Amino acid sequence: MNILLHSVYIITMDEEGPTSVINGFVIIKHGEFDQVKEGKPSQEELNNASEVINGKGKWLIPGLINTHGHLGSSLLRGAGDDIPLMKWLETVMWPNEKTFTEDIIKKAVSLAMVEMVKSGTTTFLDMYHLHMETVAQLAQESEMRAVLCRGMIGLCSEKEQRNKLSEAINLHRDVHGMNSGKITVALSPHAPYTCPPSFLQMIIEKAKENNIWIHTHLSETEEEVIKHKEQYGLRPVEHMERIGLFQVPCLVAHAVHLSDNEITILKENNVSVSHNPMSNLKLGSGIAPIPQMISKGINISLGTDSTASNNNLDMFEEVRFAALLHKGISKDPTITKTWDILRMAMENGAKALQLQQLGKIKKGYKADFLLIDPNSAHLTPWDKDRIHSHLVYSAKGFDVSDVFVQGKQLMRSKELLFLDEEKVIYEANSFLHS
Ligand SMILES: CSC[C@H]1O[C@@H](n2cnc3c(O)ncnc32)[C@H](O)[C@@H]1O
Ligand SMILES: [Zn+2]
Repeated sequence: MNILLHSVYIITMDEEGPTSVINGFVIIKHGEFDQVKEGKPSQEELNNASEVINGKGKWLIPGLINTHGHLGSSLLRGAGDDIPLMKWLETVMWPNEKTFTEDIIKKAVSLAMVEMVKSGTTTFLDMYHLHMETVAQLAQESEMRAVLCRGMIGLCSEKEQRNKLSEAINLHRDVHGMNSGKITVALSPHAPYTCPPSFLQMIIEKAKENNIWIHTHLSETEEEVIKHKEQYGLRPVEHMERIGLFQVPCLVAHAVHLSDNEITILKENNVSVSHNPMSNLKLGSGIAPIPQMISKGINISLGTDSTASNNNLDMFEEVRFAALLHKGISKDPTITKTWDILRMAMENGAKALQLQQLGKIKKGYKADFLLIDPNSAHLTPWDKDRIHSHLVYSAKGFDVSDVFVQGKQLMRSKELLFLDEEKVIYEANSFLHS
């Protein structure tokens, strides 16, 4: 397949400023951008294409990358508001999750996928502990790019810990690289407060042995930090460094409560952070020191967390919250930059998920991209100078009209091509009404 998509404004995200917006066309070969060109295609280029698409003046942007979520709990949207993290986990999430069957997971994951594709997410990370092989199957059918992690809670016997770790390694053995490399697998200890050091060390050893990277929740609440210091005499990030977690490539979710020394540790160990501003606000967990981490050069990506703590998976909202939040609490509108925030949902997300050649519109990069229809009052007026601003401060998931992953079209004019939106929504609703 050799796709030519013309008459678009291409927001390449290759370098800062309006010069990286091109009024032109792209040619996609073997799931990658082969040409990103200004102007109109030649007759020869048109003749060589197996499919020609008219972009009708829309914006072509890199697909959004959601670096932290729990798809399996999507049906718990709205199940428990106004509760802090630990109480929420202990009284809402864990009791409900104990009752989840494979059928419920399928409905939840399909619902999340519909919501994500419709709002422009092309890549997601899923940390969950139930039926991850089934999730891999659904990810393959959806044609989305996915990083799957069998989440591990170690508050159990050593035998059970070993079983969970075996399941996680088997998931890697069975599905890593599936669907032309669109599905990859990482290891996920849930958090330091649910995984004792001996279990974490087991996981780290396996990660090294099998060359797998690690994703975990870390330093999400003040309570977590206080209790961790009481129990181990060290703050969580300091302790994780001591036990060797950062000796393997690592992405940590939240990183809200950090000392200066811990920020330095994250930087020195090349750890990426998944910033989840909406979940952190809803659970009252606090506000991550993102400007301080950016100034140290830490790679910051964005995540939604689950619909049970967000309560939606629209990455445009996450982008806007990330852009506004730090200006507000610092009383300094210069503290974060439009460009840096937008890149968090694109190139930085790819880096956080250890995915190469992803997050820009550029020759040799994977053809994961969206078309945005700018013909809405809230995106008007626009020109090349204002597109990045509109994408951060004004755009919504609803503005996405077309979605492509690795050159394959997943949504055309708002119609999903690999997911049955109506059926998925009907079945997800039956969870409450049957
Ligand atoms: C065993 S992996 C999945 C596990 O994590 C729970 N979870 C969802 N959101 C959060 C969060 O923000 N912090 C900690 N744990 C979270 C989810 O409900 C599953 O039990
Ligand atoms: Zn989470």
